[in-house]
Amino acid sequence: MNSPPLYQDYDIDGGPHDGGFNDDDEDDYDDTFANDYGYEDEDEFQIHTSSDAKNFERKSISRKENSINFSPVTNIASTKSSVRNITNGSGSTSGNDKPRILLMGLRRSGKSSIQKVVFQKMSPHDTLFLESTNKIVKNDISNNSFVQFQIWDFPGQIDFFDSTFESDLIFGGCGALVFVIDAQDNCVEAISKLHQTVCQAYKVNPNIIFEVFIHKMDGISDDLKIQIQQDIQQRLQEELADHAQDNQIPQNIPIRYQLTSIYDHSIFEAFSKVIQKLIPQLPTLENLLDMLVSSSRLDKAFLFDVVSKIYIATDSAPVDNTTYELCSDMIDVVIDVSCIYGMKDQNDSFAYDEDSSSVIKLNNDTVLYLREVNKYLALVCLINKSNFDKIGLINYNFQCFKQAISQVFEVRDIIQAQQKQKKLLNTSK
Ligand SMILES: Nc1nc2c(ncn2[C@@H]2O[C@H](COP(=O)(O)OP(=O)(O)OP(=O)(O)O)[C@@H](O)[C@H]2O)c(=O)[nH]1
Repeated sequence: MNSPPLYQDYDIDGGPHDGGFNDDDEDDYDDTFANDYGYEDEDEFQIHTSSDAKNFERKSISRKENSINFSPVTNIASTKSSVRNITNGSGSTSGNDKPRILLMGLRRSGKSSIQKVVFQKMSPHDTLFLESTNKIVKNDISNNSFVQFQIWDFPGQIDFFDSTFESDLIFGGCGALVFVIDAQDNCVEAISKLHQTVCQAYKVNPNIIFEVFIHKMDGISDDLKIQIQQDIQQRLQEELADHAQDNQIPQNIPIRYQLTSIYDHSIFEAFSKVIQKLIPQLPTLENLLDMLVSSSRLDKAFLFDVVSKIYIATDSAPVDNTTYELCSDMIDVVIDVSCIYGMKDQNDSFAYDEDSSSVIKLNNDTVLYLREVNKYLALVCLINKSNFDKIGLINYNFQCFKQAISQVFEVRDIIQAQQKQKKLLNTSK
């Protein structure tokens, strides 16, 4: 396998850096590097398929043989130990117990549509024909090693006081509860149900992450959107405050509100934020992205799950919707073009592989750059055109980043295997 060079092996020319190459250090080699990779003459839009990437890797290895001295982007040993700490401390989210996300809300609020559009790639328009859900529908989402969870889609009308409703079982092992409110409908009933749901769930499991999707926001003006959100937020806070003592729950349960619609990117962004809270390795991933961004002079970097287009981590700079949409759309473009031109043979089921990469130059001096991280994940970055000239630097740092991500996976696999063994031992006793 043509793996990137292990960066611990390299000495640092001229003393240690704070992670990866910095601009000042790489002037000399940069031009050579860029020439080597043949990037300086790229067209406005490039999709690199198998042969291009093979060239890239071959050259990368030959650079190693020429013993160029690189600085490490990150310290693998510290990554490993921090992941171990995080994973050990994460309770139910590690091991084989997949975190559970509950989708609740009134009838026709849009729960099944959200689930089908985000995770089953249903076209938003086809949701018009969805039938009402009349029992709990459980879906296993196993897109990649980080994003593994279950979604339970509940029927609209649940009666918490029904003897068949097993609160302990349902809320007990739940990671996040997403309550969907139809913003185009009268929200009073929905708020009352939300209040009831929060109280019931909190009593069973105070660790649940509560998320409210104020949904069907398409076609609503920006001013009205803010007004609707404030209204819902205020009413729920009032209800919680009024009944906190009776229900024996705190008034200030943290609840996040997100405005969503299946007709734009908002639903993917909202779900990304829910999933991120359930990924124990998130701080490590964010650190790695921060290091990559600062050492390669990127404007923004997202680590996307390619299948769902959920971003599982991003660097610490704030996310703005346009950037997220651009990066998310780029995945579609790459997959679509790869499906047409990038399949190695007819038996290939998925056009995305280790050779997938793409450069799209926009007319505002910004470059979108996509690289495959592993078979499920893609790094999509936004870079100023002037900094993209240093493509050699970016590519080298990317290889280090990729290596670090695979180390994170390794640690997780080891821990999972250990937990499995422990469970087996316990059951055989
Ligand atoms: N305008 C708009 N309509 C939506 C959106 N999301 C869902 N819908 C529509 O809302 C209707 C109800 O959607 P469902 O997903 O079946 O709702 P549900 O909450 O699962 O309904 P139950 O199964 O009865 O609980 C469908 O006609 C969808 O097309 C949205 O973001 N905007």
